[in-house]
Amino acid sequence: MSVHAALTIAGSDSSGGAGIQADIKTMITNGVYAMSAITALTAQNTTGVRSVMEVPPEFLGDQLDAVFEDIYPEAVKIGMVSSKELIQVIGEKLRFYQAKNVVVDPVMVASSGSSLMKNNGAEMMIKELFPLASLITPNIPEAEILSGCEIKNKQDMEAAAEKLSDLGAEAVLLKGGHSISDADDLLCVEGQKIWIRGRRIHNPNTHGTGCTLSSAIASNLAKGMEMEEAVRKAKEYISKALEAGLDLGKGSGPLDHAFYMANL
Ligand SMILES: Nc1ncnc2c1ncn2[C@@H]1O[C@H](COP(=O)(O)OP(=O)(O)O)[C@@H](O)[C@H]1O
Ligand SMILES: Cc1ncc(COP(=O)(O)O)c(N)n1
Repeated sequence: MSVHAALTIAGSDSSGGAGIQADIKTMITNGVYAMSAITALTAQNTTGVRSVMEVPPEFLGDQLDAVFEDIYPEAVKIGMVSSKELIQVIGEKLRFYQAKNVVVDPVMVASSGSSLMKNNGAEMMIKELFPLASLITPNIPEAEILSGCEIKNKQDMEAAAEKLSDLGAEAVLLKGGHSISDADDLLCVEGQKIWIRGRRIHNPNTHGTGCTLSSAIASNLAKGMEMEEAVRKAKEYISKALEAGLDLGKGSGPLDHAFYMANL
């Protein structure tokens, strides 16, 4: 039986809704073998982040060596990376191992409002990681910081995505979850702008939506899909996980990754 393997490089979320935990759940339910390199431990739940403990950069490097030397991942998802030093190690290792299908989710601030990236992290991410990326997946606030454009409507999303396309990644997915209308995402790939439509689902429990979407895309790339199909299938996955309506915790709760089992 052929098995496709994917790696997530991200932070741990003790409440299991975002970060490494969301990524592994998503990869398993999307049919790939999941591996992880942890950048930081966070003590967080659905109401917010209490504290963050970064791993030393050398230890992140060791985790990456251990994975790449043994089970070569067919796709890599990068999530929370809070410091310049950690970003630098990831850049070095991914270049050394010639990692492919790299999906960078430029996580900056948790949906609860806490910062997950230190000063100048964004600049370092652009310099070190975007040129290695097959896809970057900023949400609207992240796209505003990275492009310097204010985003108020779809036209602004198109203008910002164009600027982001010049930052070195092969493709850009500007996510529309933070827009006030529908939840349409904009994919820029091979010079084309493709709207990936999504009805807004009235579910306040959106903790980990970005982590889940980027991991589902990485899983689909690991299985050999082209970028547009990988993104469309991942969008279907996130929509179903939101529609399932799981309601856990006192704040913005996690998604249901077991929705598909309801019909077994
Ligand atoms: N209420 C919602 N209804 C439908 N889709 C949503 C909703 N909120 C987010 N999404 C989708 O979830 C994915 C993650 O988007 P977003 O919330 O913008 O990212 P992040 O979690 O990084 O802030 C996108 O595909 C977005 O369109
Ligand atoms: C460890 C970790 N990584 C990423 C996020 C962002 O997820 P969200 O934007 O849904 O809060 C998070 N809260 N925690």
